[in-house]
Amino acid sequence: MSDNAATTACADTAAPRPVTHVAAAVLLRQGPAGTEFLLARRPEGKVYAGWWEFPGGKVERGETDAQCLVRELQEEMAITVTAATPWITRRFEYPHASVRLKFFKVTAWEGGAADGDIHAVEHDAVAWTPLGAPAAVAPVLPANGPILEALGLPEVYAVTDAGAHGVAAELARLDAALAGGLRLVQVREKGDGLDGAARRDFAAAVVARVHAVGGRVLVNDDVELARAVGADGVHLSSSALRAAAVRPDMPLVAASCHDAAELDAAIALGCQFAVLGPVAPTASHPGTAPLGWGRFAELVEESPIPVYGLGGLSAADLPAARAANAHGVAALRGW
Ligand SMILES: Nc1nc2c([nH]c(=O)n2[C@@H]2O[C@H](COP(=O)(O)OP(=O)(O)OP(=O)(O)O)[C@@H](O)[C@H]2O)c(=O)[nH]1
Repeated sequence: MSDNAATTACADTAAPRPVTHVAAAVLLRQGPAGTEFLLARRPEGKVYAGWWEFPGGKVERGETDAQCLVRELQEEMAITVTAATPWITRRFEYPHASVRLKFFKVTAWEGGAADGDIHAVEHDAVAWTPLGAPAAVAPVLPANGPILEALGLPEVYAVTDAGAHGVAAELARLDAALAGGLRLVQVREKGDGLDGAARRDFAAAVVARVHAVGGRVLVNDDVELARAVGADGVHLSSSALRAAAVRPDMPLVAASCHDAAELDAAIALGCQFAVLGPVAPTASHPGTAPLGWGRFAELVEESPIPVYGLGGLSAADLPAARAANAHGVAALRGW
C-alpha cells in the first residue's frame, strides 16, 4: 500500500484514465483437506472495507511486480516470500480506479505465526479455503470472482487418445491417473480412431469415472455429445474457436490456441481457460515449430484466463510451466 504507486496511461478505454498496477498473492499452504489459499479482509476506513481480497498492493515506481509482491507481503502479513510464480493478469474498471492486477501463486515463505497460520498486520481478518471449494468467506472484491473460479482448475489437464491406445487400455490408464489425483479430462478422440457409437460410449465411461471422484470432463468440439453424456463442458479446437460466433452454452468452455490471436479469441469468447502450444516438440504435430517456455511466457503474460502449456509435456514439466505464467500442463501422452 503506497502513495507512490506506478501508473501507466490507459490507451484502450473510451475515457482514458491512469492504470494502477497491483501485485496480489495467492498464498498456498498444505492443510488437512489438501491445498488451501488465503483471503484477507479489508479493514474499516478503506474503500471496500469488509470485502475480502488477496494480500498485495500497488506497484511503486521502479519496482517490478515480483518485487512489489515481496514488499507488500512483508508489510501486510509480516512474511518473507521465498517461492512465487507469476499467474494470471486481470484488468478491471472500478469507479475509483482502473487496475491491472498481476496475481502470483506463493508456495513458500518465512515468518508468520508459530502455528503455521499468518497473522495480518493491515487486514482485520484472514481465512483459508481449500482449493476447488467455494470461498469460505464473502464478499470478495468485484474483480476477484474469475480468480476464485480459476483457482478451482487443477494443474494437470489430461487429453484422451483411446483411438490410439484402445478403449480398455485408455480407461485403465484413466483409472490409475484418477487414483493419483487427476481431476480434469478432455475426451478428444478425433480422426478415425473411434466411430460415433464407440466415441459416445467411451465419453460416457470417462464421465462416469471422473465424476465419481469429483472431477470434470470436457468433450472436444462436440457440444451435442458433451450434453448427451453429461460432460461439464466443451473444448474447442483452434479451428472451432476461429469459427465460433458465440460461446457454447455449457458450464465449462476451453479452447486450443497456437498464437496471440487465438488466445485473444478464446478470451473474447468467454472461455474459462485455454491451452497453448506446442511448447515442446511433439509426435502428434511433427511439422510444427515449438514455442518454448520463453515465447509461451510472453504470450501468456497478460492473459486474464488460466493457460495450460501443451505439446510434449507431462507433470514433470510443472515447475517450468509455473515459472512461465502457465496455470499447468495439458498432455495427450504424458499423464
Ligand atoms: N491487494 C489486492 N487488491 C485488489 C484485489 N482485487 C482488486 O480488485 N484489488 C484492487 O487493487 C487495488 C489494490 O491497491 P491497494 O491495496 O494498495 O490499495 P488500497 O485500496 O488498499 O488503498 P491505499 O493503499 O491507497 O490505502 C485496489 O483498488 C483494490 O480494490 C486483490 O485481490 N488484492
